[in-house]
Amino acid sequence: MPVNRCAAAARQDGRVPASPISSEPRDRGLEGTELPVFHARGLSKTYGSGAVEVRALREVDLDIRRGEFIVLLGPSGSGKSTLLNILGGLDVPSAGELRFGALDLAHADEGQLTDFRRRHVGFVFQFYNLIPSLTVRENVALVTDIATNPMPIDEAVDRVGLTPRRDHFPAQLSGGEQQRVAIARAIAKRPDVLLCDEPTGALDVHTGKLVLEVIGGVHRDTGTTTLVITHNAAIAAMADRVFYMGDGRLQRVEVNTRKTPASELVW
Ligand SMILES: Nc1ncnc2c1ncn2[C@@H]1O[C@H](COP(=O)(O)OP(=O)(O)OP(=O)(O)O)[C@@H](O)[C@H]1O
Repeated sequence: MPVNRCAAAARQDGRVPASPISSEPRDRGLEGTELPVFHARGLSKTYGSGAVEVRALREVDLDIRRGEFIVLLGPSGSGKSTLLNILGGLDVPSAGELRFGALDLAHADEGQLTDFRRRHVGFVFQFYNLIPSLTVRENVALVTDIATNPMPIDEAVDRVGLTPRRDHFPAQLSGGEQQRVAIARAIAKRPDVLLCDEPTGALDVHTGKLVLEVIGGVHRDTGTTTLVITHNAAIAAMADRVFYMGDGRLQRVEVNTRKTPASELVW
């Protein structure tokens, strides 16, 4: 279940205390580095305490390189959304190291996390979170208005194949089209990473495939580092690497020697 758990709420969960990093420049990120996009060691997240303690992530180690397409698979409750939310700066770990390029995300304060999300991360969730009273273009403009180096709105809308529908309202669009608007909105700020939490979860097979084709096409054309959570193991064939989560752990990583385009996936 994709849930936007905000950093403020996470503060109650015994997170790593603030460090001197907060006095460093606000955004060191990836610029001028060959560092992995994400580097995590011993990444752990515990919700609650005592009898209601839930260990959602247990000592996850990972490195994700620039331009990779990663699919995250695992049973319900295995920690996929928790991991994605922490990588995206929506939540903070309770323990362990996490860096985005040179930026220490495990010790970032709320201002740094907001800045990180705004500059570097595009999110796509199962439910599209569009503003019903705004058109397709206007929904995308919400992001481009505050981004530092956005794509032209019409380019973002075109990349998801919605140019003919750009002046329509969400209620005039199908679920798949609304998800494509959400993708346009996520990529319009030219994020370094695109994080997708069950982007096809609310869609039928045919529509879900079209949405995956859009995500795969954006990845191919822009090289944006992309992580996709799914319950559909068939989607794993699209990935460079597949992360298998279980019981809060990253249990297995598989490398695909040959990637299958979304249009050729067999569901
Ligand atoms: N805010 C929270 N407070 C307490 N427990 C939480 C919270 N968020 C997640 N959890 C718990 O952490 C564990 C991992 O949840 P998470 O949502 O990351 O799993 P998931 O693999 O994404 O599951 P799904 O596939 O069902 O979305 C679960 O046991 C869940 O109940």
